[in-house]
Amino acid sequence: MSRDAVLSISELHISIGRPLVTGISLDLYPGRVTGLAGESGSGKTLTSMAVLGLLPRGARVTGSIRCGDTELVGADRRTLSAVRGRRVAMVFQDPSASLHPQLSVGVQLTDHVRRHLGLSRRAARQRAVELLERVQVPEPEAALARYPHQFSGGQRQRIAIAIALACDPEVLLADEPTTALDVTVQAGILQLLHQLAEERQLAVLLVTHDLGVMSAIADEVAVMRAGVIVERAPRAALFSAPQHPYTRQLLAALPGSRLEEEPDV
Ligand SMILES: Nc1ncnc2c1ncn2[C@@H]1O[C@H](COP(=O)(O)OP(=O)(O)OP(=O)(O)O)[C@@H](O)[C@H]1O
Repeated sequence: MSRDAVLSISELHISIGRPLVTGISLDLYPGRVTGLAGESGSGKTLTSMAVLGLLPRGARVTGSIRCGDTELVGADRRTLSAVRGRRVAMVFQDPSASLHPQLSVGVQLTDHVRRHLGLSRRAARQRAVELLERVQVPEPEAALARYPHQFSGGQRQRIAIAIALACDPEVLLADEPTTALDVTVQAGILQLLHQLAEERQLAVLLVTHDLGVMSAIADEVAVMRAGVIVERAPRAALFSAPQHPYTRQLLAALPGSRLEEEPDV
């Protein structure tokens, strides 16, 4: 495990009938956003699901995923559930997937905190208000009594982020966190993730097919294709001097890209 990495993926192989992820290594660091980019089907989601031990039945996994001293590949259910939600949290593309439609926001936020941290009802409620304030949900006290459908998509994603942060995780896996949102609200959510990484020294893995999203906040970007990481570089280097033809192709597909005109990408 590299020094200072809070989560270290090493030589990860995943197969479900056939090899789907082949030999991925990736380290996540406190306070940094690491991007995992690549087109649909390249294995990004399987990689993040492997971290949480949430791969489909029948998946074969080898290699190592270490969170501190804890090995997650092959870990038993008890070990995984102690890590999941507590040390490693996740936000998904569709916030509705992480929010229960029939429970108030307050119940969802306080349940989580009470279960994992053993806080009293009152302390949990106080923490829930602070979290909603931090993710900039307006009128947090009143928001606790409301239900997910009473919020806009962007606000729902903010609430899902608040729930993810409730137990002060070390790692946040964000899988296409803005893909389902209007362009106008995407930037605000990305900005929030970036600020949270910095101020909480959170290690963020940002999974997205959209290099435009990546360019907004990732400190380092790994580009994945057909189960393999083909290139990794600090954000500025990747965007200004992409080395791999596939990275150049992805960049060329961005709207307004100067690479669009280049003939051989
Ligand atoms: N349960 C499964 N059984 C068999 N193959 C699967 C399963 N889940 C995913 N795959 C395959 O694994 C490959 C990688 O999928 P994955 O979801 O990780 O890609 P991705 O890069 O995250 O793409 P997307 O952005 O579309 O989710 C794809 O070829 C997909 O068809």
